[in-house]
Amino acid sequence: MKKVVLVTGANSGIGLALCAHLLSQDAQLQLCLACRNMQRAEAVRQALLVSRPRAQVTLLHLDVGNMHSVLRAAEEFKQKCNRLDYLYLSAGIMPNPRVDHKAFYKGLFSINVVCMFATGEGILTQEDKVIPIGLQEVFATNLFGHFLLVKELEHLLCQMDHNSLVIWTSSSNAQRSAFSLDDIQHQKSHEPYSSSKYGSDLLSLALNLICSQGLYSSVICPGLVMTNLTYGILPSFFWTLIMPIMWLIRIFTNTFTLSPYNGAEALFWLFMQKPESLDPMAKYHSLTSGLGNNYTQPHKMDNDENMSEALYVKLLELEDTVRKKLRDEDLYIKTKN
Ligand SMILES: NC(=O)C1=CN([C@@H]2O[C@H](COP(=O)(O)OP(=O)(O)OC[C@H]3O[C@@H](n4cnc5c(N)ncnc54)[C@H](OP(=O)(O)O)[C@@H]3O)[C@@H](O)[C@H]2O)C=CC1
Ligand SMILES: CC(C)CCC[C@@H](C)[C@H]1CC[C@H]2C3=C(CC[C@]12C)[C@@]1(C)CCC(=O)[C@@H](C)[C@@H]1CC3
Repeated sequence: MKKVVLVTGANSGIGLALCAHLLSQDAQLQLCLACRNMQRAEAVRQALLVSRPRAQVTLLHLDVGNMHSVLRAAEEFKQKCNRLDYLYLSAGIMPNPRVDHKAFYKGLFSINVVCMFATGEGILTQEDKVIPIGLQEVFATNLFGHFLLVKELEHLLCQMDHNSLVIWTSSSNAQRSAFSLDDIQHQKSHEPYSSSKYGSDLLSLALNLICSQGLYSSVICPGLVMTNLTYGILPSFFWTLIMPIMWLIRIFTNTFTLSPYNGAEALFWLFMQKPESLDPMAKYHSLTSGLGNNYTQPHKMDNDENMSEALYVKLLELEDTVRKKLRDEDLYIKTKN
């Protein structure tokens, strides 16, 4: 049976590297690239087909930060495919990132220096905004849109005859201290990225606990990778300039995977595993040794079942509110026409 794989954020960075890797491994694969920019998506599809001309690569228009688009994309996917084996949730944003230079230099001379380079903890903040539906943009894109997509595709994911796996691209920047159940959208502070990624860790655990038979969920961390996301933190020429320093740092922290191919290691590793053999409490890290060898290692996540179930309940409540808003908007448009 051909495996069906859906990848969000497939047109660049880690998502794209994963797609290329998957196709090189399994030519029989049915791969669906879910992207918000169809021109970029088509260019990527053509590029992937150059090395695998007979591969089955389709496109799906999905803006994961727009809930109308999520519902439409899920509907379109269900019409096209009657099976889904792997759902890779790789789309993500970190808008207006700011490096706290004072904290960075302080961290350089502290005993936590390796941890600082591995997680970026305490030195990175972002400026978030509210999108038209009334949600915080980072929360909507990195967490809620994906949650809604999983809910919409639940019937395809929960099948009796085979297991399927949802894979969240989280981060080692996901900190419990940045997340609050009373402020799941992170309206009140300046680490929405960390909060949304911690939320995805919790949600993955909740899916394993709550969802029906056949559906499994896992979380990965790609390490620090040079992509459009990191070029938003510091310009690409600066990263290129300090590349030798980063290769040096890699000797002390194997989390500097640096290339999208290396960063996608854990995503690809999960594709090779049986979903039922995975640990729901583990985050699977892509790691690269000082000599440049890639491997995947599980690390216990800093979360608990009660908190993850509480987040799941809050997300279900928010889902109701959002669906009602979407229906009202549809009704308004219909009556206006
Ligand atoms: N780079 C790193 O060091 C790390 C990255 N990550 C995570 O890895 C994932 C991939 O990021 P990375 O490859 O680094 O960065 P990129 O910016 O290269 O990739 C992000 C992808 O997400 C897509 N995307 C963003 N917003 C939306 C949206 N609203 N709807 C649909 N697609 C969207 C982008 O599409 P478009 O091209 O249209 O913008 C792009 O394809 C993210 O979740 C990120 O948080 C985690 C840890 C470290
Ligand atoms: C000489 C140095 C390499 C200068 C760079 C300092 C910082 C800008 C980086 C040090 C650790 C980095 C890091 C991230 C961003 C850039 C740094 C803070 C992330 C937070 C990027 C996104 C993620 O999801 C994390 C896994 C990264 C962790 C490390």
